Amino acid sequence: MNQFIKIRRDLHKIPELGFQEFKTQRYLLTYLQTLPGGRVEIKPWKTGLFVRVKGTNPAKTIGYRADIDGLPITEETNLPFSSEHEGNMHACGHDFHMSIGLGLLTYVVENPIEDNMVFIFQPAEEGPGGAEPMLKSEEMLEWKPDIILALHIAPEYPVGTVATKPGLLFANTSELFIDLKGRGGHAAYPHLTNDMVVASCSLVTQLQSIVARNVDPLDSAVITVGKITGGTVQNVIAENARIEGTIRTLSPEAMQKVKHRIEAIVKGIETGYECKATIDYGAMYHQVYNDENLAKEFMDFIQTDEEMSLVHCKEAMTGEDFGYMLKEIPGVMFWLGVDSENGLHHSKLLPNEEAIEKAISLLSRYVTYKGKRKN
Ligand SMILES: CC(=O)N[C@@H](CCC[C@H](N)C(=O)O)C(=O)O
Repeated sequence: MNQFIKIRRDLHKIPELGFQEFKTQRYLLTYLQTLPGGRVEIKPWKTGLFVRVKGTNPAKTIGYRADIDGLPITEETNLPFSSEHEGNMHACGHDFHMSIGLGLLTYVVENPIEDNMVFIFQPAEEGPGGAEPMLKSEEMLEWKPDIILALHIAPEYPVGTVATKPGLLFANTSELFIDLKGRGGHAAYPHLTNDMVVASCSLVTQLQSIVARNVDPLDSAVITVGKITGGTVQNVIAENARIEGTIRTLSPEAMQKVKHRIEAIVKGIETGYECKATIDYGAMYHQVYNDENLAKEFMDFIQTDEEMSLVHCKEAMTGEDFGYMLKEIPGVMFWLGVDSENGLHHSKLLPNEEAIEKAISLLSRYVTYKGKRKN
């Protein structure tokens, strides 16, 4: 079996949530220690890592970022290397992102390129966000790349394809948590209570009108409520309810508008249901905006490549805190086809592992080309 497929499987067994990636960090460090020293330097950062591989004649530094956290999803793939961490799963492909990163890193150690490379193994992409604090860290200031690359697996594209575009690729995001507090009581005496189960259901329904009626139809937005909790038992009227969700927009202006409307609707719920509501926007991610020139150059490179095909894709409502890095460092993010019937964040996600070798090989060719002096 290919060494990096084995690494992916090892990492797949140990998914850890944001800023708890202790075993993952240890695994990465153990692997890095097997590489010949001399040109490899490591700086741990919280549960992540910065790794620099010195070039032979560096004029710049090329960055590669891999996110390393898993999701709170119970795996249902029945794979022999399924998650050993009950309730957590690498259901967003970060095991692929890491193994491809280690493959590329190994390549540049064994086949030195002229420029330096910095590998960023970043915690907490799924939340609360590791990219922004990592970007502001001393380690990053010291080793800041001049350009940066990252990929995300794409279940909907076949193996051997890369999809990207210049400019806007992923949405602005904001988490959304709303707590409702009313007066609970006996199920048989609703007139003496303010039922937060009823209030939360009404709130979720009213939120749907924002995208339908307040966002410019030529712009785009998503409000998804992924979780509702409330009440204690079947015959008690609920005193508390909580909804948890996420907002996605293609423009910062639409994000402002959506939040403004959420606040107005929540005020209406407070009045209508005689309750108290608090809104918490949690983590917010800046949109992923590919550098126009670098993206065009990368796309041209793939078009002349014999092993990979290029798809010119549209923007997606996915979020990625890599957007913060791209705000400060010109770079490109792209989708890597992995051909899985079940999509990202699904408990039966089954990405095709052949994509790992293909991505390592593509990125190795690209950084060799990019890291060479042009005379
Ligand atoms: C690539 C991907 O799936 N990213 C996540 C990022 C989530 C950010 C945050 N926790 C939120 O839900 O807003 C995504 O769900 O798009």
